[in-house]
Amino acid sequence: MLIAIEGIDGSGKTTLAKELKKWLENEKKKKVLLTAEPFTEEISKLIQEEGWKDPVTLTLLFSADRGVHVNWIMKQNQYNIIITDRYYYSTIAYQSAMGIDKNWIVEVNKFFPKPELTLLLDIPAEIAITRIKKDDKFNFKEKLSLLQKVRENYLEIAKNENSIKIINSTKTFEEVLSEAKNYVEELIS
Ligand SMILES: Nc1ncnc2c1ncn2[C@@H]1O[C@H](COP(=O)(O)OP(=O)(O)O)[C@@H](O)[C@H]1O
Ligand SMILES: Cc1cn([C@H]2C[C@H](O)[C@@H](COP(=O)(O)OP(=O)(O)O)O2)c(=O)[nH]c1=O
Repeated sequence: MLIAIEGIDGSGKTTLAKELKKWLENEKKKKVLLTAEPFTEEISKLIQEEGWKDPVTLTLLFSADRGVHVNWIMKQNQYNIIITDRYYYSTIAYQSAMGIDKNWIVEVNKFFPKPELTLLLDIPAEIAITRIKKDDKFNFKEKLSLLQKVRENYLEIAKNENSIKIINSTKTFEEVLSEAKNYVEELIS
């Protein structure tokens, strides 16, 4: 079972993913694999070096990285649940905010398995930015207007996709976690 966590930078994805894993292992006795995108060191390096200057290359690099990631996930047979911190909705939301045609991004990513559940942490970019650490390794400089557009794109995608559940991430982390647990509980019970 594949669960994706999505949202703009600083929305709380990494924190939530870790806590969900702990809860699923300790309370629900599940074997959980926690993973994240971008996945491969080699492609992350290319993204840092040149991809971010060019949204077409960036789309292809993130999607190629996903191909490697999915092939790796397919071999991890010992787990009941796989939680990924970012998945193809990131490419759709971010790279279309950079001007790339959404349908083309969907087409490039259509071979990858669809998550049974996607938790979308929704938060205004102004608030998320105050939570982001300074060590941004991707040179995006956390541009406010870009993240605002990315947030809108995520909400637009969620409108047409029932498996994406929106969680208001301006709430306390306890509230966010509790809502997330409810959605996961529905899925596994
Ligand atoms: N609901 C919340 N309220 C306040 N701060 C939060 C909340 N969720 C996460 N944080 C904090 O915000 C920062 C960014 O969270 P992180 O999980 O790294 O986000 P992301 O992985 O989406 O970039 C961290 O310092 C984290 O402790
Ligand atoms: C996976 C993915 C990430 N990104 C961006 C989002 C982030 O700004 C950056 C790095 O992702 P990540 O390390 O997950 O950043 P954060 O933890 O701050 O959310 O790459 C894309 O633009 N497209 C994608 O397909």
